[in-house]
Amino acid sequence: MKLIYTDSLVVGAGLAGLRVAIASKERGLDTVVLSLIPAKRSHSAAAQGGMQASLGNTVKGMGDDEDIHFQDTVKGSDWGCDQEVARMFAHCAPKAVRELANWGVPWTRVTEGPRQVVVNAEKVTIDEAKEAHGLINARDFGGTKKWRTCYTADGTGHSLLYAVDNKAISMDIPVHERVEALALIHDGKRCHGVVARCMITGELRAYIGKSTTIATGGYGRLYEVSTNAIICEGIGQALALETGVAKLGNMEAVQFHPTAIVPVGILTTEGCRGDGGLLRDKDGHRFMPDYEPEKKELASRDVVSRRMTEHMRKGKGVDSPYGPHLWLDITLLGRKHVETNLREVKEICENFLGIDPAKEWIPVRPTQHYSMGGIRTDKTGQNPQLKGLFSVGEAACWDMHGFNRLGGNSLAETVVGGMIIGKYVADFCQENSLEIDTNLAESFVDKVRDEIDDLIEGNGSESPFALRKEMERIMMDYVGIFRNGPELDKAVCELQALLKRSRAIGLKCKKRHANPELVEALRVKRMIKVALTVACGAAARTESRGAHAREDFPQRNDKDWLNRTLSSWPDENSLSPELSYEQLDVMKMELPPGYRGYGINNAIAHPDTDKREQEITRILSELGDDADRHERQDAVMPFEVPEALVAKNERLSDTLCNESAGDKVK
Ligand SMILES: Cc1cc2nc3c(=O)[nH]c(=O)nc-3n(C[C@H](O)[C@H](O)[C@H](O)COP(=O)(O)OP(=O)(O)OC[C@H]3O[C@@H](n4cnc5c(N)ncnc54)[C@H](O)[C@@H]3O)c2cc1C
Repeated sequence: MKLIYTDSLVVGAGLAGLRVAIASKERGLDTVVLSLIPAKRSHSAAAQGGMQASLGNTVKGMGDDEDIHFQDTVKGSDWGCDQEVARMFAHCAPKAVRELANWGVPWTRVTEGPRQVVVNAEKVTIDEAKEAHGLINARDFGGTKKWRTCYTADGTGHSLLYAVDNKAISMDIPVHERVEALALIHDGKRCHGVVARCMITGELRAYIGKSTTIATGGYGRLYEVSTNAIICEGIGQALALETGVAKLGNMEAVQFHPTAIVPVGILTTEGCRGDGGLLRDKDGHRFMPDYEPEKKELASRDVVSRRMTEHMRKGKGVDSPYGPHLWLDITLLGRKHVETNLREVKEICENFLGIDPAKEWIPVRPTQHYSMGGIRTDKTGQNPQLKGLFSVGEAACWDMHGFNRLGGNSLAETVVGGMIIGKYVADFCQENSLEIDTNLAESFVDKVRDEIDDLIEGNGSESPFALRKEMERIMMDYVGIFRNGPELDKAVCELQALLKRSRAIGLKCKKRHANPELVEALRVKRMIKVALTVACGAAARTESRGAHAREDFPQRNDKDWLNRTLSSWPDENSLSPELSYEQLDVMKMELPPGYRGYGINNAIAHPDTDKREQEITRILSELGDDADRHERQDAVMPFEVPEALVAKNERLSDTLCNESAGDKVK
């Protein structure tokens, strides 16, 4: 057995994993990163539109601060998030953007003077302040009160990942590529590392770390059509689930993005609508203002995706051989804008649709896009059940997104979460020693070896590829944008039948080294379990919250469901996860549940909401009028971040705000 020891073991070389690795290495810790692919090809590179941080440099962002970013994030989450985590995040996001600039990210910058933009289908001129010239710019995104999404044209993920990976390379952080983690090594209380398989040679290795951080991204590829890269298969979540101890959080919270191209499902960024693009139906009618008069195309994603689906169900979709779709119109932005700020969208349209989006409308439909659920962690990123197990980025349920994440808050979560959690991981490694019984590691390696032997030498006959196709169809048909009891029950039954069949997979290709069929077999067995956590969580949650929309329970029900779903896998023979719930405490919230400002206003109130609102009023009045916004915030809901990140953010808008940003819009 090959044993590799390190201090900080990180599984995943996307933005989140690399940022944690950098934080570990900065403390002088021995650090190893595992990845299925070369780091720069991680899914983070696909992110287009940008990351949110309340810098307030552009005139349309003046007056922005952490308070507004926090409120937008909580409303976006439909009050499902951990508000302290949302606070930690909003506080640190400006620091992360500036750090990235320092590492070489070529953020799009403000140019002083007048410029024409499209707002609500009209061309308006905004006048950027002289003092803002050269500072980091921001664009509008859904569900936000200010223009807050910092960007590098529409290739933000690409520039971020290149800068962060280059930083990791400069620090000599080793990334073991084409290595797949297949099991966590643990003793029921403490995580010691992973069993991983080299996808080239087939060698099994035990990686032992003081800390093990899972940063393997989301589980979008459980669905037939997804904007996600093909490696976003939920294996990280399965690693935790299969321990039988570590729990996953809110797995039923799956986001559908409004504007993926039809039929292939490649994303066109929310930046298209943020920059002024419109949604039109088969008659060319701009329908979103009919449903959402306030935010229109820029309501949060869950709301826009549902409104689009409703509209298509009314027969307003455009017929196509691939089913109905709607149109995304960015022609009004003008060719120069499309070719500079949305150039990736332009190339996607040219290469995959054969159209010129500066002249023609883009066929779009809501498509699976983001996993709000993931490995449950506490505020420091550590799993509460397995000491030493951390998770970060899309793989985790930290939980700043609740039941719907805002556009631009995910790239931000990778680097902000990575920065914060990275420090806690480093603390953990410095405070704990490496202690493991090698027999334990060996027993986990043997278990994976037995599983592979069984697949190769056993007499099973099921095809992993066929099982996967069926799983993807079930998720697509029954666990989609709109959900209902009978269909969810059907999904659970059919997935359970698939899980049984997955125990009898037989391989045609018997090779133990590079063997795609073996890789698929090892993954699909795990993916079906993860799919069951999504379907079972959705079937049990008899309310609608954020992206989880039940046709048979259309109201958000704060009275009975203001909680987080936890899933664990009881034992190897189980056919379903065990569900339990973690209550969200209204009496500790800074922003008690209310109306989001978009979507349907029909929630069943929590009995503590009024009480908490009165308490907040009392706390603030006792504090008096002299208290600044930081003191007021601290009095209502204190939160902690690592010492190095405590400092208050400074903004140009703090000094310019008195000049009235609004006066600058002509
Ligand atoms: C098309 C698209 C556009 C987007 N645009 C935006 C945007 O503009 N703004 C925004 O905020 N968000 C955006 N997002 C979301 C955002 O890009 C992702 O949520 C984020 O990049 C995820 O980063 P991550 O580091 O958590 O995981 P990833 O970047 O997915 O990295 C996962 C890593 O884990 C490794 N891995 C996986 N499984 C294993 C295993 N078993 N063993 C070893 N290694 C493993 C992979 O090799 C990879 O290195 C977009 C998403 C999509 C799909």
